[in-house]
Amino acid sequence: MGTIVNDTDSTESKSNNLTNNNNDKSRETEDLYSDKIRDGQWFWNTNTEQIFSQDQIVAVGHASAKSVVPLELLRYIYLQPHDRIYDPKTHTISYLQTRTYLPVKSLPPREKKRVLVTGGAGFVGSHLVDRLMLMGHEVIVIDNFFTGCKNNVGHWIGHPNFELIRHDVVDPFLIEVDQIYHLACPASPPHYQYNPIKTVKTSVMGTINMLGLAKRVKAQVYGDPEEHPQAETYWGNVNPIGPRACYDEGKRVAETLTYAYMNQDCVDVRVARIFNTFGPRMNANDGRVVSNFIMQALKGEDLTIYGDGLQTRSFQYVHDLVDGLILLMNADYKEPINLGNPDEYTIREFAELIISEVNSSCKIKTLPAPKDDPKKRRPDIKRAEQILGWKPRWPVKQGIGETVTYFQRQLEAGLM
Ligand SMILES: O=c1ccn([C@@H]2O[C@H](COP(=O)(O)OP(=O)(O)O[C@H]3OC[C@@H](O)[C@H](O)[C@H]3O)[C@@H](O)[C@H]2O)c(=O)[nH]1
Repeated sequence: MGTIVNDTDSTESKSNNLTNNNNDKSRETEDLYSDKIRDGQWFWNTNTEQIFSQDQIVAVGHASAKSVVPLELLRYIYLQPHDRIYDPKTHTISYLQTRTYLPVKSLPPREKKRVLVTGGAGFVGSHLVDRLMLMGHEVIVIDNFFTGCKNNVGHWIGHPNFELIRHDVVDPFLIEVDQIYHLACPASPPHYQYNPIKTVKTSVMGTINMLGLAKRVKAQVYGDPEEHPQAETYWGNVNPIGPRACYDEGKRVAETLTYAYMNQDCVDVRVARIFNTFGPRMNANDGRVVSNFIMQALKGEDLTIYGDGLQTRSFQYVHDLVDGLILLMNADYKEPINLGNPDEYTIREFAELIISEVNSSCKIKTLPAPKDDPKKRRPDIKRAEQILGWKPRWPVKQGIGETVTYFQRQLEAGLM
Protein backbone atom coordinates (compact mmCIF):
# COMPACT_ATOMS: atom_id res chain seq x y z
CA MET A 1 0.00 0.00 0.00
CA GLY A 2 1.79 3.16 -1.14
CA THR A 3 1.21 6.44 0.62
CA ILE A 4 1.22 10.02 -0.51
CA VAL A 5 4.18 11.56 1.28
CA ASN A 6 4.91 15.26 1.53
CA ASP A 7 8.11 16.19 3.31
CA THR A 8 6.50 18.69 5.63
CA ASP A 9 4.70 17.42 8.68
CA SER A 10 1.01 17.04 7.85
CA THR A 11 -0.62 19.86 9.79
CA GLU A 12 -4.37 20.37 9.83
CA SER A 13 -3.90 23.59 7.84
CA LYS A 14 -2.50 21.50 5.01
CA SER A 15 -5.44 19.17 4.83
CA ASN A 16 -7.69 20.13 1.98
CA ASN A 17 -10.76 21.46 3.65
CA LEU A 18 -12.71 21.34 0.43
CA THR A 19 -15.92 22.56 1.94
CA ASN A 20 -14.17 25.66 3.23
CA ASN A 21 -14.52 28.58 0.86
CA ASN A 22 -12.43 30.72 3.12
CA ASN A 23 -10.05 32.36 0.68
CA ASP A 24 -7.54 33.34 3.33
CA LYS A 25 -7.12 29.78 4.54
CA SER A 26 -6.65 28.31 1.04
CA ARG A 27 -4.26 31.16 0.18
CA GLU A 28 -2.27 30.40 3.37
CA THR A 29 -2.20 26.72 2.32
CA GLU A 30 -1.07 27.71 -1.17
CA ASP A 31 1.85 29.68 0.24
CA LEU A 32 2.83 26.45 1.94
CA TYR A 33 2.70 24.72 -1.46
CA SER A 34 4.96 27.35 -3.04
CA ASP A 35 7.73 26.69 -0.50
CA LYS A 36 7.46 22.95 -0.86
CA ILE A 37 7.42 23.05 -4.64
CA ARG A 38 10.23 25.62 -4.87
CA ASP A 39 12.35 23.44 -2.57
CA GLY A 40 11.48 20.32 -4.58
CA GLN A 41 9.86 18.78 -1.51
CA TRP A 42 7.27 16.74 -3.39
CA PHE A 43 7.25 12.99 -3.21
CA TRP A 44 4.26 10.93 -4.17
CA ASN A 45 3.42 7.53 -5.60
CA THR A 46 1.40 7.60 -8.83
CA ASN A 47 0.23 4.10 -7.97
CA THR A 48 -0.78 4.62 -4.36
CA GLU A 49 -4.29 3.76 -3.22
CA GLN A 50 -4.46 6.52 -0.57
CA ILE A 51 -7.01 8.93 -2.00
CA PHE A 52 -8.88 9.95 1.15
CA SER A 53 -7.63 11.13 4.50
CA GLN A 54 -10.13 11.68 7.34
CA ASP A 55 -12.92 11.54 4.74
CA GLN A 56 -11.34 14.40 2.77
CA ILE A 57 -10.16 13.84 -0.81
CA VAL A 58 -6.38 14.34 -0.75
CA ALA A 59 -5.47 12.87 -4.12
CA VAL A 60 -6.99 12.06 -7.49
CA GLY A 61 -6.27 9.27 -9.93
CA HIS A 62 -6.21 5.46 -9.83
CA ALA A 63 -3.32 3.17 -8.89
CA SER A 64 -4.25 0.82 -11.76
CA ALA A 65 -3.42 3.59 -14.26
CA LYS A 66 -0.54 5.00 -12.20
CA SER A 67 -2.35 8.34 -12.41
CA VAL A 68 -2.50 9.30 -8.73
CA VAL A 69 -1.49 12.90 -7.99
CA PRO A 70 -1.89 14.89 -4.74
CA LEU A 71 -4.87 17.23 -4.97
CA GLU A 72 -2.88 20.07 -3.40
CA LEU A 73 -0.39 19.90 -6.26
CA LEU A 74 -3.20 20.25 -8.80
CA ARG A 75 -4.84 23.06 -6.79
CA TYR A 76 -1.50 24.84 -6.73
CA ILE A 77 -1.40 24.67 -10.54
CA TYR A 78 -4.83 26.11 -11.26
CA LEU A 79 -5.40 28.34 -8.26
CA GLN A 80 -2.18 30.30 -8.46
CA PRO A 81 -0.82 32.09 -11.55
CA HIS A 82 2.86 31.15 -11.79
CA ASP A 83 4.24 33.13 -14.63
CA ARG A 84 2.68 36.50 -14.05
CA ILE A 85 2.10 39.16 -11.40
CA TYR A 86 -1.08 41.26 -11.65
CA ASP A 87 -1.10 44.79 -10.27
CA PRO A 88 -4.71 45.77 -9.48
CA LYS A 89 -3.74 49.45 -9.11
CA THR A 90 -2.42 49.79 -12.66
CA HIS A 91 -4.33 46.78 -14.08
CA THR A 92 -1.08 45.51 -15.57
CA ILE A 93 0.37 42.01 -15.70
CA SER A 94 4.13 41.44 -15.42
CA TYR A 95 5.22 38.16 -16.95
CA LEU A 96 8.08 36.30 -15.28
CA GLN A 97 10.83 35.00 -17.51
CA THR A 98 12.55 32.50 -15.23
CA ARG A 99 10.41 30.14 -13.22
CA THR A 100 10.76 26.62 -11.95
CA TYR A 101 8.47 24.05 -13.51
CA LEU A 102 6.40 21.77 -11.33
CA PRO A 103 7.99 18.41 -10.52
CA VAL A 104 7.05 15.61 -12.92
CA LYS A 105 7.65 11.88 -12.50
CA SER A 106 10.74 10.50 -14.17
CA LEU A 107 9.56 7.45 -16.14
CA PRO A 108 11.71 4.73 -17.70
CA PRO A 109 11.64 5.03 -21.53
CA ARG A 110 9.41 1.98 -21.91
CA GLU A 111 6.71 3.62 -19.70
CA LYS A 112 7.02 7.18 -21.01
CA LYS A 113 4.39 7.82 -23.68
CA ARG A 114 4.08 10.53 -26.34
CA VAL A 115 0.51 11.72 -25.94
CA LEU A 116 -1.37 14.05 -28.26
CA VAL A 117 -4.24 15.98 -26.67
CA THR A 118 -6.45 17.84 -29.15
CA GLY A 119 -8.25 20.70 -27.42
CA GLY A 120 -5.62 20.43 -24.69
CA ALA A 121 -5.84 24.18 -23.91
CA GLY A 122 -9.54 23.82 -23.11
CA PHE A 123 -11.35 23.21 -19.82
CA VAL A 124 -11.20 19.38 -19.71
CA GLY A 125 -8.13 19.10 -21.94
CA SER A 126 -5.92 21.27 -19.73
CA HIS A 127 -6.68 19.19 -16.63
CA LEU A 128 -5.84 16.05 -18.60
CA VAL A 129 -2.59 17.72 -19.71
CA ASP A 130 -1.67 18.53 -16.07
CA ARG A 131 -2.21 14.95 -15.03
CA LEU A 132 -0.30 13.40 -17.96
CA MET A 133 2.60 15.81 -17.44
CA LEU A 134 2.78 15.13 -13.68
CA MET A 135 2.68 11.39 -14.45
CA GLY A 136 5.86 11.94 -16.45
CA HIS A 137 4.64 11.55 -20.04
CA GLU A 138 5.48 13.68 -23.07
CA VAL A 139 2.48 15.79 -24.05
CA ILE A 140 1.75 17.60 -27.31
CA VAL A 141 -1.27 19.92 -27.36
CA ILE A 142 -2.96 21.13 -30.52
CA ASP A 143 -5.63 23.77 -30.12
CA ASN A 144 -7.14 26.48 -32.36
CA PHE A 145 -8.00 28.62 -29.28
CA PHE A 146 -11.61 29.15 -30.38
CA THR A 147 -12.63 28.18 -26.86
CA GLY A 148 -9.28 27.04 -25.45
CA CYS A 149 -7.03 29.43 -23.54
CA LYS A 150 -3.22 29.51 -23.55
CA ASN A 151 -3.25 30.44 -19.85
CA ASN A 152 -4.69 27.00 -19.07
CA VAL A 153 -1.39 25.37 -20.05
CA GLY A 154 0.96 28.35 -19.73
CA HIS A 155 2.70 26.77 -16.74
CA TRP A 156 4.06 23.98 -18.99
CA ILE A 157 5.21 26.10 -21.96
CA GLY A 158 8.96 25.59 -22.44
CA HIS A 159 9.02 22.37 -20.40
CA PRO A 160 11.15 19.65 -22.09
CA ASN A 161 8.17 17.22 -22.04
CA PHE A 162 5.63 19.69 -23.44
CA GLU A 163 4.73 21.21 -26.82
CA LEU A 164 1.87 23.59 -27.64
CA ILE A 165 0.87 23.90 -31.29
CA ARG A 166 -1.78 26.28 -32.67
CA HIS A 167 -3.64 23.99 -35.08
CA ASP A 168 -7.26 23.37 -36.07
CA VAL A 169 -8.15 19.66 -36.13
CA VAL A 170 -10.28 20.17 -39.25
CA ASP A 171 -6.92 20.25 -41.07
CA PRO A 172 -4.76 17.11 -41.21
CA PHE A 173 -1.99 16.82 -38.64
CA LEU A 174 0.93 14.40 -38.86
CA ILE A 175 3.01 13.50 -35.81
CA GLU A 176 4.52 10.40 -34.21
CA VAL A 177 2.63 9.67 -30.97
CA ASP A 178 1.63 6.68 -28.86
CA GLN A 179 -1.81 7.85 -27.67
CA ILE A 180 -4.35 10.46 -28.89
CA TYR A 181 -6.99 12.04 -26.62
CA HIS A 182 -9.29 13.80 -29.08
CA LEU A 183 -11.14 16.43 -27.01
CA ALA A 184 -11.24 19.31 -29.48
CA CYS A 185 -14.80 20.60 -29.92
CA PRO A 186 -16.74 23.61 -28.58
CA ALA A 187 -18.98 22.07 -25.88
CA SER A 188 -21.21 24.89 -24.63
CA PRO A 189 -24.41 25.58 -26.62
CA PRO A 190 -23.60 29.27 -27.24
CA HIS A 191 -20.18 28.30 -28.57
CA TYR A 192 -21.17 25.33 -30.69
CA GLN A 193 -24.23 27.18 -32.04
CA TYR A 194 -22.11 30.23 -32.96
CA ASN A 195 -20.95 28.49 -36.15
CA PRO A 196 -22.92 25.23 -36.65
CA ILE A 197 -21.11 24.30 -39.87
CA LYS A 198 -17.73 24.65 -38.16
CA THR A 199 -18.97 22.59 -35.22
CA VAL A 200 -20.00 19.72 -37.50
CA LYS A 201 -16.69 19.97 -39.35
CA THR A 202 -14.75 19.86 -36.07
CA SER A 203 -16.54 16.69 -35.01
CA VAL A 204 -16.47 15.03 -38.42
CA MET A 205 -13.25 16.25 -40.08
CA GLY A 206 -11.46 16.46 -36.75
CA THR A 207 -12.33 12.88 -35.91
CA ILE A 208 -11.43 11.69 -39.42
CA ASN A 209 -8.04 13.39 -39.15
CA MET A 210 -7.36 11.94 -35.70
CA LEU A 211 -8.50 8.45 -36.70
CA GLY A 212 -6.34 8.71 -39.81
CA LEU A 213 -3.43 9.70 -37.61
CA ALA A 214 -4.17 6.85 -35.20
CA LYS A 215 -4.33 4.47 -38.14
CA ARG A 216 -1.02 5.78 -39.30
CA VAL A 217 0.42 5.67 -35.80
CA LYS A 218 -1.78 2.49 -34.88
CA ALA A 219 -20.00 12.22 -26.87
CA GLN A 220 -23.83 14.20 -26.88
CA VAL A 221 -25.02 11.15 -28.65
CA TYR A 222 -28.18 10.70 -26.51
CA GLY A 223 -29.86 14.03 -27.39
CA ASP A 224 -33.16 14.53 -25.51
CA PRO A 225 -33.32 11.02 -24.12
CA GLU A 226 -36.53 8.99 -23.85
CA GLU A 227 -34.66 6.40 -21.77
CA HIS A 228 -33.64 7.46 -18.28
CA PRO A 229 -30.99 6.97 -17.05
CA GLN A 230 -29.10 6.61 -20.32
CA ALA A 231 -27.16 3.39 -20.74
CA GLU A 232 -24.60 2.96 -23.53
CA THR A 233 -27.04 0.57 -25.30
CA TYR A 234 -29.58 3.40 -25.75
CA TRP A 235 -29.51 4.79 -29.32
CA GLY A 236 -30.63 8.31 -28.43
CA ASN A 237 -33.28 10.78 -29.56
CA VAL A 238 -31.87 13.67 -31.63
CA ASN A 239 -33.57 16.29 -33.79
CA PRO A 240 -31.40 16.21 -36.96
CA ILE A 241 -32.34 19.74 -37.99
CA GLY A 242 -32.58 21.52 -34.63
CA PRO A 243 -30.14 24.10 -33.16
CA ARG A 244 -28.32 21.39 -31.19
CA ALA A 245 -27.98 19.03 -34.19
CA CYS A 246 -24.57 20.46 -35.20
CA TYR A 247 -23.17 19.19 -31.91
CA ASP A 248 -25.27 16.11 -31.18
CA GLU A 249 -25.24 14.71 -34.72
CA GLY A 250 -21.59 15.66 -35.08
CA LYS A 251 -20.77 13.52 -32.05
CA ARG A 252 -22.89 10.67 -33.41
CA VAL A 253 -21.13 10.73 -36.77
CA ALA A 254 -17.81 10.89 -34.93
CA GLU A 255 -18.71 7.65 -33.15
CA THR A 256 -19.84 6.06 -36.42
CA LEU A 257 -16.50 6.99 -37.99
CA THR A 258 -14.60 5.71 -34.97
CA TYR A 259 -16.11 2.24 -35.18
CA ALA A 260 -15.77 2.22 -38.96
CA TYR A 261 -12.04 2.78 -38.59
CA MET A 262 -11.90 0.11 -35.89
CA ASN A 263 -13.75 -2.47 -37.99
CA GLN A 264 -12.27 -1.58 -41.37
CA ASP A 265 -8.71 -0.62 -40.48
CA CYS A 266 -8.25 -2.21 -37.05
CA VAL A 267 -7.59 1.16 -35.37
CA ASP A 268 -7.31 0.73 -31.60
CA VAL A 269 -10.10 3.08 -30.43
CA ARG A 270 -11.76 4.11 -27.17
CA VAL A 271 -15.02 6.08 -26.89
CA ALA A 272 -16.00 8.04 -23.78
CA ARG A 273 -19.49 9.52 -23.62
CA ILE A 274 -18.89 12.51 -21.37
CA PHE A 275 -21.77 13.91 -19.34
CA ASN A 276 -22.00 17.48 -18.00
CA THR A 277 -18.64 18.30 -16.40
CA PHE A 278 -17.61 21.28 -14.30
CA GLY A 279 -14.60 22.58 -12.40
CA PRO A 280 -11.77 25.13 -12.38
CA ARG A 281 -10.78 26.51 -15.79
CA MET A 282 -14.34 26.46 -17.09
CA ASN A 283 -14.67 29.47 -19.37
CA ALA A 284 -16.59 31.96 -17.22
CA ASN A 285 -18.45 33.22 -20.27
CA ASP A 286 -19.16 30.00 -22.12
CA GLY A 287 -22.80 30.16 -21.20
CA ARG A 288 -23.12 26.82 -19.46
CA VAL A 289 -25.22 26.54 -16.35
CA VAL A 290 -22.43 25.90 -13.81
CA SER A 291 -20.25 28.84 -14.87
CA ASN A 292 -23.29 31.09 -15.40
CA PHE A 293 -24.77 30.41 -11.98
CA ILE A 294 -21.45 30.73 -10.11
CA MET A 295 -20.45 33.96 -11.84
CA GLN A 296 -23.93 35.42 -11.37
CA ALA A 297 -23.83 34.51 -7.67
CA LEU A 298 -20.32 35.94 -7.23
CA LYS A 299 -21.45 39.20 -8.85
CA GLY A 300 -24.69 39.29 -6.85
CA GLU A 301 -26.83 39.01 -9.97
CA ASP A 302 -30.06 37.03 -10.39
CA LEU A 303 -29.49 33.43 -11.47
CA THR A 304 -30.97 32.83 -14.92
CA ILE A 305 -33.08 29.67 -15.20
CA TYR A 306 -34.07 28.78 -18.76
CA GLY A 307 -37.61 27.40 -18.84
CA ASP A 308 -39.33 26.12 -15.69
CA GLY A 309 -36.12 24.77 -14.12
CA LEU A 310 -37.60 21.29 -13.78
CA GLN A 311 -35.24 19.93 -16.45
CA THR A 312 -32.54 17.78 -14.87
CA ARG A 313 -28.81 17.37 -15.30
CA SER A 314 -26.14 15.30 -13.57
CA PHE A 315 -22.83 17.07 -12.98
CA GLN A 316 -19.42 15.41 -12.68
CA TYR A 317 -16.31 17.12 -11.36
CA VAL A 318 -13.44 17.44 -13.82
CA HIS A 319 -10.92 15.41 -11.79
CA ASP A 320 -13.26 12.43 -11.86
CA LEU A 321 -13.61 12.74 -15.64
CA VAL A 322 -9.83 12.90 -16.13
CA ASP A 323 -9.47 9.79 -13.96
CA GLY A 324 -11.99 8.01 -16.18
CA LEU A 325 -10.38 9.09 -19.46
CA ILE A 326 -6.96 7.82 -18.40
CA LEU A 327 -8.40 4.54 -17.10
CA LEU A 328 -10.33 4.04 -20.34
CA MET A 329 -7.33 4.84 -22.56
CA ASN A 330 -5.25 2.22 -20.73
CA ALA A 331 -7.98 -0.43 -20.57
CA ASP A 332 -8.43 -2.93 -23.37
CA TYR A 333 -12.11 -2.08 -24.01
CA LYS A 334 -13.56 -0.80 -27.27
CA GLU A 335 -17.30 -0.23 -26.59
CA PRO A 336 -18.58 3.27 -25.64
CA ILE A 337 -18.42 4.04 -21.91
CA ASN A 338 -20.45 6.70 -20.07
CA LEU A 339 -18.38 8.94 -17.82
CA GLY A 340 -20.62 11.04 -15.61
CA ASN A 341 -22.03 11.48 -12.13
CA PRO A 342 -25.51 9.94 -11.67
CA ASP A 343 -26.31 12.48 -8.92
CA GLU A 344 -29.22 14.24 -10.67
CA TYR A 345 -30.54 17.75 -9.92
CA THR A 346 -33.29 19.83 -11.41
CA ILE A 347 -31.82 23.10 -12.60
CA ARG A 348 -33.90 24.88 -9.98
CA GLU A 349 -32.44 22.68 -7.21
CA PHE A 350 -29.00 23.39 -8.65
CA ALA A 351 -29.62 27.15 -8.59
CA GLU A 352 -30.69 26.88 -4.95
CA LEU A 353 -27.49 24.93 -4.18
CA ILE A 354 -25.33 27.66 -5.77
CA ILE A 355 -27.22 30.36 -3.89
CA SER A 356 -26.70 28.52 -0.59
CA GLU A 357 -23.02 27.88 -1.33
CA VAL A 358 -22.06 31.26 -2.81
CA ASN A 359 -24.47 34.11 -2.15
CA SER A 360 -27.73 33.69 -0.32
CA SER A 361 -28.91 37.19 -1.33
CA CYS A 362 -29.23 36.23 -5.00
CA LYS A 363 -32.62 35.75 -6.56
CA ILE A 364 -33.75 33.61 -9.49
CA LYS A 365 -35.22 34.87 -12.75
CA THR A 366 -36.57 32.69 -15.54
CA LEU A 367 -35.87 33.12 -19.24
CA PRO A 368 -37.36 31.24 -22.20
CA ALA A 369 -36.24 27.63 -22.61
CA PRO A 370 -33.83 26.99 -25.55
CA LYS A 371 -35.26 24.89 -28.40
CA ASP A 372 -34.67 21.12 -28.07
CA ASP A 373 -33.25 21.56 -24.58
CA PRO A 374 -32.98 18.01 -23.15
CA LYS A 375 -35.54 17.60 -20.39
CA LYS A 376 -33.45 15.14 -18.40
CA ARG A 377 -29.98 13.64 -18.42
CA ARG A 378 -28.42 11.12 -16.05
CA PRO A 379 -25.77 8.54 -16.93
CA ASP A 380 -26.03 4.85 -16.19
CA ILE A 381 -22.39 4.21 -15.19
CA LYS A 382 -22.57 0.47 -14.46
CA ARG A 383 -20.28 -0.25 -17.42
CA ALA A 384 -17.60 2.20 -16.18
CA GLU A 385 -17.81 0.70 -12.69
CA GLN A 386 -17.54 -2.89 -13.90
CA ILE A 387 -15.01 -2.46 -16.70
CA LEU A 388 -12.81 0.37 -15.35
CA GLY A 389 -13.43 0.17 -11.62
CA TRP A 390 -14.35 3.87 -11.94
CA LYS A 391 -17.06 5.90 -10.35
CA PRO A 392 -17.13 9.59 -9.41
CA ARG A 393 -15.59 10.44 -6.02
CA TRP A 394 -16.37 14.15 -5.87
CA PRO A 395 -19.72 15.15 -4.37
CA VAL A 396 -21.18 18.02 -6.42
CA LYS A 397 -21.06 20.31 -3.38
CA GLN A 398 -17.29 19.83 -2.93
CA GLY A 399 -16.69 20.39 -6.62
CA ILE A 400 -18.74 23.59 -6.48
CA GLY A 401 -16.57 24.76 -3.56
CA GLU A 402 -13.38 24.20 -5.57
CA THR A 403 -14.86 25.90 -8.65
CA VAL A 404 -16.09 28.92 -6.70
CA THR A 405 -12.59 29.37 -5.22
CA TYR A 406 -11.14 29.22 -8.74
CA PHE A 407 -13.53 31.86 -10.12
CA GLN A 408 -12.91 34.08 -7.09
CA ARG A 409 -9.13 33.89 -7.70
CA GLN A 410 -9.59 34.62 -11.40
CA LEU A 411 -11.68 37.71 -10.57
CA GLU A 412 -9.08 38.89 -8.01
CA ALA A 413 -6.26 38.37 -10.50
CA GLY A 414 -8.02 40.48 -13.10
CA LEU A 415 -8.25 37.47 -15.40
CA MET A 416 -11.99 37.74 -16.06
O1 LIG B 1 -27.77 30.19 -17.44
C1 LIG B 1 -28.24 29.07 -17.71
C2 LIG B 1 -27.59 28.12 -18.53
C3 LIG B 1 -28.18 26.90 -18.78
N1 LIG B 1 -29.39 26.61 -18.22
C4 LIG B 1 -30.02 25.31 -18.42
O2 LIG B 1 -29.21 24.37 -17.73
C5 LIG B 1 -29.21 23.12 -18.43
C6 LIG B 1 -27.76 22.76 -18.73
O3 LIG B 1 -27.31 23.64 -19.74
P1 LIG B 1 -25.74 23.68 -20.15
O4 LIG B 1 -25.63 24.67 -21.24
O5 LIG B 1 -24.91 23.83 -18.94
O6 LIG B 1 -25.38 22.25 -20.69
P2 LIG B 1 -26.26 21.24 -21.58
O7 LIG B 1 -26.85 20.25 -20.66
O8 LIG B 1 -27.15 22.00 -22.50
O9 LIG B 1 -25.13 20.48 -22.40
C7 LIG B 1 -24.23 21.17 -23.22
O10 LIG B 1 -23.16 21.67 -22.43
C8 LIG B 1 -22.49 20.67 -21.65
C9 LIG B 1 -21.94 19.60 -22.59
O11 LIG B 1 -21.36 18.55 -21.84
C10 LIG B 1 -23.05 19.04 -23.42
O12 LIG B 1 -22.48 18.09 -24.33
C11 LIG B 1 -23.70 20.16 -24.20
O13 LIG B 1 -24.80 19.63 -24.93
C12 LIG B 1 -30.07 23.32 -19.66
O14 LIG B 1 -31.37 22.87 -19.42
C13 LIG B 1 -30.06 24.83 -19.86
O15 LIG B 1 -31.24 25.29 -20.53
C14 LIG B 1 -30.06 27.53 -17.40
O16 LIG B 1 -31.15 27.26 -16.90
N2 LIG B 1 -29.46 28.74 -17.16
